[in-house]
Amino acid sequence: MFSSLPDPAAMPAKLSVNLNAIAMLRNRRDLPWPDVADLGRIALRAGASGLTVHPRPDQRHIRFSDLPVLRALIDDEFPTAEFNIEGYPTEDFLALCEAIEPEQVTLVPDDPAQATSDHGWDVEKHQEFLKQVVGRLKAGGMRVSLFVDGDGRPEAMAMARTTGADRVELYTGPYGGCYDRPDEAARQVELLGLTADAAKAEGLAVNAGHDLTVANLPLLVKRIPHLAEVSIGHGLTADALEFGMTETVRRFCRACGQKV
Ligand SMILES: CC(=O)[C@@H](O)[C@H](O)COP(=O)(O)O
Ligand SMILES: NCC(=O)COP(=O)(O)O
Repeated sequence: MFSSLPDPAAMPAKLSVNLNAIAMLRNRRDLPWPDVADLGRIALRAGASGLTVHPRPDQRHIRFSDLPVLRALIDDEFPTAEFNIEGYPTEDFLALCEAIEPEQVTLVPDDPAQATSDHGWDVEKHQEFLKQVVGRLKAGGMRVSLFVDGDGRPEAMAMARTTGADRVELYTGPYGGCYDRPDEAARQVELLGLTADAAKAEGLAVNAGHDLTVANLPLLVKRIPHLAEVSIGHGLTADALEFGMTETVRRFCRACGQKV
C-alpha cells in the first residue's frame, strides 16, 4: 500500500512551528506571557526551520502587533529560517503580508467565524480570484501555497497549478482525527499520498498541516517522501507543556525524519 523504498533524492520535511496556540494562551489575560516571540526563539534554536502564524480578523490568537516582532526575530537571529503567514486573502490580509514580507503565504479559505480551518479551497470555483491573489503576492516576492483537501483527486491539483501557486498545503485534519482508528488512518494517508503525487506531477511542492503529531507524522512522511514542510501548532504546543519546547521540537523534527 505504501511505497516501500525511500526516495534517495528526498530531503526530510522541514518543521514550521505554528504559534497560534501559544498566542491564544497569552490572550487569556491582559499580560504579555507566555511570550510568543520567546517561544518562537526557543523553537528555532531547537531546530525548527520556520514559524507559522494564522492571524484572524478578530485577533483571537496571533495579534497583528506580533507580526513585526516575529519578522524581526527571524531577520535578526535566524536569517535562514522562514516566516509563513496563513489566512483568508482579504484586502487587509494581503496588505499585512505586503508589509511583513513573509517567505511564504498560505492561502486558506476560512470564514472569520470558523473555530479553525476545516477544508481546503474549491480551486475550480475560485480560480480567477486565486490567480489574481497569487499573482499579487508573488509580485511581492512571496512564495504562495494553497490549502487544499487531501482527497486524492488529481484534477484538483491540475487546477491548483493554473493559479500560479508554488505549493499546496494538504489539509491533514481528517488524518489527524483518526488517532484511535489505524485502519481509517491508513486510508486517509493513502488519499493524502495520492494528492501529493498528483501535486508533484503538476510541478507543485507539497506542504501539510493540521492536527499532526509525533505519533502520526512518521506514516505521513513515509508515504510522501517529497513532503517539503509541515506546520504544526496544536499538538506541538500540547507536547511542549509536557516535555518543554526544546525537547518537543526535537521530537517533531525526528518524526519528520530529520537527524537532530
Ligand atoms: C491552516 C490550518 O490548517 C490551520 O491549522 C491553522 O493555521 C491552525 O490555526 P489555529 O490553531 O488558529 O486553528
Ligand atoms: N497549517 C497548519 C498549521 O499551521 C497548524 O495546524 P495545527 O497543528 O494547529 O492543527
